[in-house]
Amino acid sequence: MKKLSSFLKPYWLLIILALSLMIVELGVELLQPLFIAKIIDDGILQKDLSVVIKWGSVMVGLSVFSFLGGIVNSFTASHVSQSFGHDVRKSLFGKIQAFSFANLNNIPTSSLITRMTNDVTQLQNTIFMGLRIMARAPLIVIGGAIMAIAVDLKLSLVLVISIPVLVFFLGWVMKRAANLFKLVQKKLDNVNGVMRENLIGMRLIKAFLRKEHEIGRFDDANEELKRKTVSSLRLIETTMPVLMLVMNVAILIILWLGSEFITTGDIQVGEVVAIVNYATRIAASLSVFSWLIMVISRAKASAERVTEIFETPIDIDEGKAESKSGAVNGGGIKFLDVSFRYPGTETPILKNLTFSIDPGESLAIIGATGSGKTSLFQLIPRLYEVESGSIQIDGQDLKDIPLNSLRNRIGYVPQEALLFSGTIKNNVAWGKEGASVEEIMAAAMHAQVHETVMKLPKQYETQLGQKGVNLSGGQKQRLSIARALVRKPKILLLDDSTSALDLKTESKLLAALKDYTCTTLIITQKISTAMEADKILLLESGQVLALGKHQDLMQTSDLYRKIVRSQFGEEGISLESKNISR
Ligand SMILES: Nc1ncnc2c1ncn2[C@@H]1O[C@H](COP(=O)(O)OP(=O)(O)OP(=O)(O)O)[C@@H](O)[C@H]1O
Repeated sequence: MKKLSSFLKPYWLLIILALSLMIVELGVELLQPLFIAKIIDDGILQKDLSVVIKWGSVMVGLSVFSFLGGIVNSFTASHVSQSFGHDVRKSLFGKIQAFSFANLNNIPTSSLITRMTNDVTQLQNTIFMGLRIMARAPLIVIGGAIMAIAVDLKLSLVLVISIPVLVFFLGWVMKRAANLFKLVQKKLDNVNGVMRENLIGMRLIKAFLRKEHEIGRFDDANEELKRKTVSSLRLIETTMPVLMLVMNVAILIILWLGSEFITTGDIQVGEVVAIVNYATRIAASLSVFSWLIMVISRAKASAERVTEIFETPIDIDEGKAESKSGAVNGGGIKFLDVSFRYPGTETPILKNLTFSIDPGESLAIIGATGSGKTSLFQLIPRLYEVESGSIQIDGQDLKDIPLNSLRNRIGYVPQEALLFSGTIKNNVAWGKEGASVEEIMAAAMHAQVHETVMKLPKQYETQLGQKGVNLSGGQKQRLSIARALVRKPKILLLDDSTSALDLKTESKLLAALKDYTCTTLIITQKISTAMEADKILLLESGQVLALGKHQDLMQTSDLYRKIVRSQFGEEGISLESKNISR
């Protein structure tokens, strides 16, 4: 919460201005009953028109002043609340960008979206209301009670007793409602989650005719949201009748006691009218409380959810920024007894991996699905931390290299070719800040996508839809490779990134990669691709089963031979054997 309030600091002068203007409005409102009492007691009852005109004019003058103050207050409140929302969203976005995958695993994407949008909007609206009208209700209650006491203490005792009872009751309701609204926001996360999955998987849903099923899933989430919201609102709606009942009884008692005191001459008619007037204003303000409780409880729940993001510790430290030697030069990689498991899980994914790749060398990684190939890749740019052992690049432990300089030298092409909406040019240039047109084209040529792009009507200026929806799988893969190559990486990680390419294009691409003086790690299922690499690593259940050149593995590894046989058949094996014996 402290972090959230710090977002208001830059606007403290405007906040003071808005609150002062609100107090002016309030002061005018609280003075009105006194003027009315004066007009009744000294003007109407004494038949003195000049008193009526005098206090009437004062009332009108102050009302105009208060009206102008209200307008300026409104402008200021909008500016402060909108700026607050803007700053919080910006800061949240920055924090989420810094999240590690372990952090992201803990808070679902849909919840992050709800927190950045709906939760921040709730806070923004609460601040606007707070500066514009929210504080009015409690201040009218307190101010009204003080003014009533100033008019007559005996008659105001009714208010002095009933108000604290109601405040206690409201506090209890607010606490309960905040917890309920936290659940409501969670249900909203679920609705957003189903919605998001549906929009992403629309093609699949249509192809599998799962529309009805998905509508049902959405209905369930939507129904849950409605149910939780209604039960939260019900609690709040019960407050209004309780408040009104207590206050109306209080007003009746004031009227009854007031008439008694007038007959005994203890109080004047105007004073009773003033106290009743204050009591009615207090009752009206208390009725606003049920609405206020809803706004504040929701804001409290939202504030907790937003604060949770700000307070989430980033579990990958940014590396030793001061380390002078912390740069990637050659790109040689050493895995030394590396073990790894995903945070919060029991099963070890990688077990005691030890191998090395010299600068500029290429290593193909093959292995069954789920054997840990992608997990191994993710350790190199430190998307996850090793559990034990260490990874060295150019002889330095990864943790001694500042994260930025490490990632700057890595070109990572993930399994799923993810592109962004925008032009092809921008998508390739995304890999390197300020890449020139020549650099973009060179990268595209090496990635074997230049010719395809040149055939498009707008060539590099062609707009891609969301996630590159208007491209084929192979085109997307090659553009993602171009995006990695434009960085001129020292380490290139290709995670099954050539799976959608035909053999001819793939072999041209692999040949073109030789122009880049970088260490290349390539995950592949194809032996033909693996054979192009300097070394092949066969991974099995997170362990190195075999490592060496194709010919070595053909001799030493049964599993490797089996894979080759499954892809090339017996003929392929015998051809290989002849090649080796020659
Ligand atoms: N974020 C995650 N949290 C927990 N476990 C995970 C996570 N990602 C992957 N795993 C598990 O780690 C294991 C290895 O997954 P990984 O993606 O590294 O395999 P892979 O060899 O690349 O498989 P494939 O060839 O199918 O891509 C799998 O058993 C998988 O269930």
